[in-house]
Amino acid sequence: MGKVWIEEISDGLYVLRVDDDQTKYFEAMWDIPEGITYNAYLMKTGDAVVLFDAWKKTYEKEFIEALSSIVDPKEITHIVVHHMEPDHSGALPKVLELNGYKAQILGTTFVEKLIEAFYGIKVNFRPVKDGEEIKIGEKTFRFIHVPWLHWPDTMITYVIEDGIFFGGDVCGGYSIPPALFDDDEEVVQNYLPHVRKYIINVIGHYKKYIHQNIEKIKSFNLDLKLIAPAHGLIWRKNPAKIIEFYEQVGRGIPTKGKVLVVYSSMYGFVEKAVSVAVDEVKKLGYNPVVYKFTDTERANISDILGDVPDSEAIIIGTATYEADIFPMMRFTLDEILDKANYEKPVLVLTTFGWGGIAGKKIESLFSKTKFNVIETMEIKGLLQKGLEKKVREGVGKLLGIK
Ligand SMILES: Cc1cc2nc3c(=O)[nH]c(=O)nc-3n(C[C@H](O)[C@H](O)[C@H](O)COP(=O)(O)O)c2cc1C
Repeated sequence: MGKVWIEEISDGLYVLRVDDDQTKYFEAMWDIPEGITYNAYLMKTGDAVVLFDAWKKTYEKEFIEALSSIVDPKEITHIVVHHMEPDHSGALPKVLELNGYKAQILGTTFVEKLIEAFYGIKVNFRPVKDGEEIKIGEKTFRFIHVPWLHWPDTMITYVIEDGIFFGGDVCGGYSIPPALFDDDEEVVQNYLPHVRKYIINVIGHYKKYIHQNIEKIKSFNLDLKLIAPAHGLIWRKNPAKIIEFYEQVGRGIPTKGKVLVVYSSMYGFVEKAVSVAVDEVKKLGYNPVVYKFTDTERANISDILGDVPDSEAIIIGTATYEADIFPMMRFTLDEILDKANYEKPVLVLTTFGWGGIAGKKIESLFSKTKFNVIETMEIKGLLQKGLEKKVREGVGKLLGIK
């Protein structure tokens, strides 16, 4: 089991973080060899003891131990539930049992229904309105609803006196950072790609709400001193950075020169065409990031999705397979188009044996999205020498170079 962190991060405010290095597929879907953390927080203020979220049920025992090292669960007066996904709420029923169900639960109206649906318990529930301010202990808590970041239930909490922003999933990311805070620039730089991957994997389907909700949060002109999300790093050195990063990913701001290349190749025919394209990408001074599905390698689709938002352009390569797109690529494209749908140029290279279908199918899929297919090539079998020039020209067009 991964490490448990318990630390008083400011007067009366504690973080309880567990490093989950056991989950292989987050939400039973996303490959996360980098792991993930679950962060809960506890605040003692005046007569109140406020718990913000919990951990996944897998770590229920460890959560109760960590919590009990700071406070007797009976003494918890309030529990703020930002989001009911079980990676944060799984340990809540046990906390409530030990608490005697006395604590007041604060959340959006969805939360009460979801607690009953998921855990079969009735709680002392206090719904909070969007923008509502409630005095608890010596602090004023403002609750801001941010629906679809990541579920309809989702909200954040802002502590007015301290400038603390408890984000739940908002401002979170995958991986197990070697520190609690964003103090070290190297730690931050290593962490941010995992945030991008997390955003697209987990909330990409609701991408339009990222911009909408960030604008909403900004409209409150919050004086942010600390951003405390439910996954990953806590931001105290530069809290604005993670908000800005979320915005950039939502808008698909490119990293200069990055070209994403994703292809499948059963016997090397697609690979031949793609290798010419990659060579041209390099010649033109761009940096290809290549993922492949072959008989010796299977790309991690979760990683591919994470590399879409900041790519300048995308090259897709695949064969026609049983009158369709090669299955692994079909699934990958479905996920890209659903979760990482951006205005980006695309070059499609397909090969076939007796009747090219994949190219037309890909064009039809992309036609319903924001992506802009610059050119589709259907190549019969192996790319012949004479066609190399056409592939190179296609790359030139893709990158806007004549
Ligand atoms: C299992 C399988 C199914 C195929 N289905 C089709 C097909 O429906 N239509 C077609 O024109 N070619 C089909 N082909 C031929 C491939 O599309 C063609 O050989 C292509 O160049 C393979 O590229 P790759 O080896 O790089 O994946 C199929 C090949 C395989 C192995």
